[in-house]
Amino acid sequence: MAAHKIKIAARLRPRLENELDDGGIQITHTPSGPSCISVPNPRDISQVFNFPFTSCYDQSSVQEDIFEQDVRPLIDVVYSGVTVTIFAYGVTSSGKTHTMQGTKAQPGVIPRVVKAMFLQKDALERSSVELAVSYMEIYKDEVYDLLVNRETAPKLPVRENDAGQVFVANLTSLPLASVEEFDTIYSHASRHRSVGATNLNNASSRSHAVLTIEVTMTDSAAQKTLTGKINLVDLAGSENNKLTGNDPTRMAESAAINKSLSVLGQVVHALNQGASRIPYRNSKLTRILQDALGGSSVGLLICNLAPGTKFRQDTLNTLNFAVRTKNVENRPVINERDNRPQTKAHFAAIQPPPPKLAPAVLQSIPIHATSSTAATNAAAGPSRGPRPSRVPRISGVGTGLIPPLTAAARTRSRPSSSAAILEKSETLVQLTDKEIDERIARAVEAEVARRLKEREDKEEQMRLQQEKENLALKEKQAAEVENEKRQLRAEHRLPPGVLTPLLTRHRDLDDQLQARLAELEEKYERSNKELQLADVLSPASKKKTGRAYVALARAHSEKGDLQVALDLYRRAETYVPDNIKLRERVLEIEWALKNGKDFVPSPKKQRKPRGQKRKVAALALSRAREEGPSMGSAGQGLMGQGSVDEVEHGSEEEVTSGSGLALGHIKEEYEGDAIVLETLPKRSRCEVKMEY
Ligand SMILES: Nc1ncnc2c1ncn2[C@@H]1O[C@H](COP(=O)(O)OP(=O)(O)OP(=O)(O)O)[C@@H](O)[C@H]1O
Repeated sequence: MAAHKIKIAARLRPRLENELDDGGIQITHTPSGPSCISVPNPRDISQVFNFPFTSCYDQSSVQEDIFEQDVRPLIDVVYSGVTVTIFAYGVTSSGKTHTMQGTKAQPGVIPRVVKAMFLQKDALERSSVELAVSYMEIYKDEVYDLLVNRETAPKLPVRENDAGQVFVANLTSLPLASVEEFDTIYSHASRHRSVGATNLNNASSRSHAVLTIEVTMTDSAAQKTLTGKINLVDLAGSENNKLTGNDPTRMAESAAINKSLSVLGQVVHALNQGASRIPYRNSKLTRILQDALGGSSVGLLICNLAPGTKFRQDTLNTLNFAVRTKNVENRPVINERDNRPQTKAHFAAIQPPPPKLAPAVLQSIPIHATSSTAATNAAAGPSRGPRPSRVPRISGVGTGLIPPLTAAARTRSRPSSSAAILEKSETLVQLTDKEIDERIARAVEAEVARRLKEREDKEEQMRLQQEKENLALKEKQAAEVENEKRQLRAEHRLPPGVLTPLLTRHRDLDDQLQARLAELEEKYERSNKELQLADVLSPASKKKTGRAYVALARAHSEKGDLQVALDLYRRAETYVPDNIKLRERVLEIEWALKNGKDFVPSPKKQRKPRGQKRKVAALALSRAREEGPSMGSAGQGLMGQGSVDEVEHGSEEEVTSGSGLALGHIKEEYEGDAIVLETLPKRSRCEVKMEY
């Protein structure tokens, strides 16, 4: 929230007649920087205190200077709906009243402000602009209305509304139609102000006077009302009773003045310290000026200085107060009121509009627009926070000596739209209670519906926004992942051509593997087939079958047909898998085939004489028969020994035991040749010694 420090302007009045001025107070101006007031220490004139301020007016300055430089810019602020407070501070007879009120020849801030306010009003094209004035004094810590008969004027209470705004109850507020009208009112009211003669000032103010010009701007189209105010405060001067020579009455006044000014100093000090409690309530003056000191108004403090040597210490006190005050920050707000039909308070959904910050016009006025810190603002306490836009209208109740403006005069001052508002209110008066209730209910319903719709729209917007953000996030993440992948690929990419030999080799290996696999499959199928066949044969038949294959294989190998021989040897292996010699033969032929070498089979062993063999076999067989079923394996072994002849390739012959018994037939065709082997009718062990 934008904060504005109170602006300080220091004005040194000219030397008065019979006044001793040593010329010790000096004001220097620098073109680019701030002006500076130099004041010698009354106790040690060799010591000089310097006070830099942005606005310093020396003895030659005139009323117009201070108005044009420091006050006129604030008129725009008032018309933007902000409260402005200008107060003149200084020791008695330092020129506060002269500065604020002035004379007919040299009008001060107050008449110039009123004139400027009317000029501004005429320049505006708003539907309704109304000016009003109120004027009060704080005399011995009591508030009196200066627009009513002073003799019978009651003490007015200072109150605070729910929004924390301090106001003087029952204070008269008179509408102003023209500058002339104001002059009349003001001159009458000023006569009522408590003024008394002291040794230092023939017309010394014995009270603090607060004149307020309020401007109310109603925009009938927008149904809004802006209220700007300017408080023009002429403080009573601090007094040194030794110098003022006050009588008991003046002493009492002086005590009250000094006390209230002391509280003012305490408030400023507390604000500077960031105290949790600001002693606004310790005097009526500070309560009424609460809004100007750390509140929501824009402030200008005019420090009036007297050049006389007898005021030197008071001058220093005034300047020290100014230094402390210039650090006080206010938070101006726009006092705006919504004139649309208001909803009932119990509708929780309906919130009062937040206070608006002062407009850009505040930025343009030459006040200390410093960058206030949140910490400072927080420390300032809740009572100095922004105020709601509702501004209580100070009550106009009171019987003023000044007669109120005539109805005709008021009508003249109001534009036609104002009349339209009146007509509207009159129309409402003619409605029955039921009709009014219905209208209010409809308005409330419409308002609630509108706000609900607003909320829904807002939620929908937020949802869409969220979705959009989520989508964007996902896309971003996906893009990042893709990017990472791309980078990884780029990092691991091989130069072109590196893989070609590997792939070629791989293809060759693949071909070899395929061929080997086909071979193995074929072998497996064949072996499987052979094994199935072998399973049904008796061991003796297996041996015989094996021998038959061996014989065929041998025949082929002798012919040089190694592949066929190898195939036949393998088949023979199926029937006699444990035969090592057969295994060796297979390996030898495989090696020969693979390496393109010739295979020279080992010479066939000479067979024993046939008769002897048969004789042995017949002997063994007869012995087995004699032993019958009790014959052991040895007998069975004898029975089959030497009983299987090598089968000639392409022949079909009956395989018999040594005793001439038929052993059964197995017939298999091989490349057009057929071998027939017969199974034994009875299972018996038969050992066959095979030669290859
Ligand atoms: N700038 C000025 N030029 C000429 N005369 C001035 C100026 N300022 C003040 N004076 C005169 O000085 C005298 C005291 O001024 P004024 O009454 O304004 O003082 P004050 O601060 O209001 O005093 P008090 O606090 O007692 O009311 C008056 O006679 C006034 O005309």
